[in-house]
Amino acid sequence: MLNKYARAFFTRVLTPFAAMLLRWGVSPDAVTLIGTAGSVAGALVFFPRGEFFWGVITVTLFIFSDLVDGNMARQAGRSSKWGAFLDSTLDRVADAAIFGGLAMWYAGGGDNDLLCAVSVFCLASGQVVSYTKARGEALGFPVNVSGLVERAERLVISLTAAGFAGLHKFGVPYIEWLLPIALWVVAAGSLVTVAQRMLTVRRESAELEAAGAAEGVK
Ligand SMILES: CCCCCCCC/C=C\CCCCCCCC(=O)OC[C@H](COP(=O)(O)O[C@@H]1[C@H](O)[C@H](OP(=O)(O)O)[C@@H](O)[C@H](O)[C@H]1O)OC(=O)CCCCCCC/C=C\CCCCCCCC
Ligand SMILES: Nc1ccn([C@@H]2O[C@H](COP(=O)(O)O)[C@@H](O)[C@H]2O)c(=O)n1
Ligand SMILES: [Mg+2]
Ligand SMILES: [Mg+2]
Repeated sequence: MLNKYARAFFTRVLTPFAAMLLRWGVSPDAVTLIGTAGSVAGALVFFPRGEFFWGVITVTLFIFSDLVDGNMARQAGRSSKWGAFLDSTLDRVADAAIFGGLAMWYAGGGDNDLLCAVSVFCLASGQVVSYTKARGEALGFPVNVSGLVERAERLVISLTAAGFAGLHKFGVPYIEWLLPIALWVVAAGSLVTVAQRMLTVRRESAELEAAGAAEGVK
């Protein structure tokens, strides 16, 4: 949903910035790489120590590069399959660092085995959500579904909650509970999304086979 509705807004806002980077001679690939490196560093330096506020500020600053790199490639007329591959592959790396960093906190100072497991589940199920689409498309299916919780939703829900939960360290009471709630929501939503995408590929596969069988009868 966010990908559909928020993308147009962010494209308008970020286009002048993307144009400026192109004028400075920065390449879309460099933005993809630096954005991922910054997101990974922000997540793995701050989250395992329970520094959620500064972690979210850092990750958010860098993760917006994911909306800038494609914008730059399109403005420059340099969209490429390599760029699409690099962008999607490094998305998985950044996501792993974000939910891995949260899992490390709950395995350590946060001392909560259940929430550690929920964070790991968010990490794994998010990767599976993306894999279902990539594998389905590689097999030639349209995979005509986005599902309940795409990457943008997973990140906005988790990072917003983590950012506010981080205010607990500045003395705001009870707010730390936002993060566990968000993790449960993302975990459940990702599970639903995996099911939605798998059922779509199953239906598309059956439709293709039925169409093939009908073709054979003629
Ligand atoms: C006082 C503070 C209040 C804060 C309120 C926060 C409100 C939220 C603020 C910002 C909203 C940001 C919305 C961003 C919406 C982005 C929409 C979008 O286009 O997302 C997609 C895009 C790139 O997509 P791609 O096509 O490149 O990626 C594909 C995707 O990965 C697919 O994955 P799948 O869905 O299948 O799992 C892959 O299949 C495919 O391969 C791949 O190509 O961008 C992103 O995904 C990046 C999203 C950026 C999200 C930014 C998160 C920041 C959110 C909140 C920070 C809030 C900070 C709050 C601090 C509070 C402190 C008190
Ligand atoms: N280094 C890059 C990154 C992206 N692209 C192209 O942009 C598309 C993704 O657009 P986003 O707005 O979601 O970032 C991607 O499919 C590529 O076509 C690129 O060429 N090089
Ligand atoms: Mg991108
Ligand atoms: Mg991306």
